[in-house]
Amino acid sequence: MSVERVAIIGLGLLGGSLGLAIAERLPKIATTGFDADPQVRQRATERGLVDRVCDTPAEAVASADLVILCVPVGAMEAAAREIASALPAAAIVSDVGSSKQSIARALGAALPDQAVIPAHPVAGTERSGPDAGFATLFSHRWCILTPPDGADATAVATLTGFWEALGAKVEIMDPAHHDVVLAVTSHIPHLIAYTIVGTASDLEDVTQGEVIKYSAGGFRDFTRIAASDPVMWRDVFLSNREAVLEVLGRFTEDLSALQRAIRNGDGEALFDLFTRTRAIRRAIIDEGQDDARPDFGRGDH
Ligand SMILES: NC(=O)C1=CN([C@@H]2O[C@H](COP(=O)(O)OP(=O)(O)OC[C@H]3O[C@@H](n4cnc5c(N)ncnc54)[C@H](O)[C@@H]3O)[C@@H](O)[C@H]2O)C=CC1
Ligand SMILES: O=C(O)C(=O)Cc1ccc(O)cc1
Repeated sequence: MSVERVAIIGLGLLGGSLGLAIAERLPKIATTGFDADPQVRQRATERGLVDRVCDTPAEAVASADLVILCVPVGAMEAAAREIASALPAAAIVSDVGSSKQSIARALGAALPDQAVIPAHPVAGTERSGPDAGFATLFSHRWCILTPPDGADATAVATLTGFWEALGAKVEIMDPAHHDVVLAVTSHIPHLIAYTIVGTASDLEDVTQGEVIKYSAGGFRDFTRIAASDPVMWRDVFLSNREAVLEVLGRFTEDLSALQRAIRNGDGEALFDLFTRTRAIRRAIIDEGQDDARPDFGRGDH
């Protein structure tokens, strides 16, 4: 099945980037969009994030053959209910949410008769909103599809082809497995960044402003991640609670072991861990998964 009309619900970083990427790489596709925030609709119109910004969600999806929900995880179900009665029967509904099990449940309940194929492009930045989007966000990035059991194979193939045409690499994954993997690689790292930046800020009384003044590269990298959108990340942690708590338990144990090594002066344990983690970084770079953008990670884009 070929995609001719895509509707994007939510025109922030992900929705805006999707609209721009389609315009650049799949210019024959007509795009419509809706955002619940009128100011976002205004900016989306000014930036040309989609071909037509609509005043209602129903209008945006009325003739779409693919609808992609790009709203915070906690708003997915409401967004799905808002389009339910206007969706063409043959339209595929997908999303870009950062956790997958809770979204699968929510979309399945809101759209029981629709082909729903949840997805997660593992591509983003700490920025949000309609001014943050850019056309190359998904280039050479993974997009993980988590089709439910018995999902329509044609719909999965169509969505796979769509994301590949935008430059992404597609992987099919079980939703529960996705949530554990992303808890390890994305959700807990964000939690750690939020924690260390919060702790450093709480310690400002003791350090008298020196945290900010002397913030070196490592701390700056954490502040970039900790600047990520509060609504989005609140929803990620609430929706992926089980996997996050499971991985956090393991992380806390490993942190305690490090604490013990430092207290005991066990340099060998510290050296062994740091050697192992350095090799992991090298492996990621060799696989070409680090970001090629020169300013990435410096918090100034
Ligand atoms: N920010 C990132 O780096 C990444 C985010 N994601 C996921 O993408 C989704 C969107 O995130 P961002 O684009 O970063 O957020 P964003 O905050 O930039 O954009 C979300 C937009 O959704 C709109 N919205 C909220 N409820 C709505 C509703 N019921 N109907 C219509 N519009 C509604 C908001 O007004 C906002 O403009 C989230 O589910 C997030 O987990 C996935 C990969 C990366
Ligand atoms: O900016 C960063 O470092 C990110 O980690 C971006 C990101 C955030 C959330 C996702 O679900 C996927 C990617």
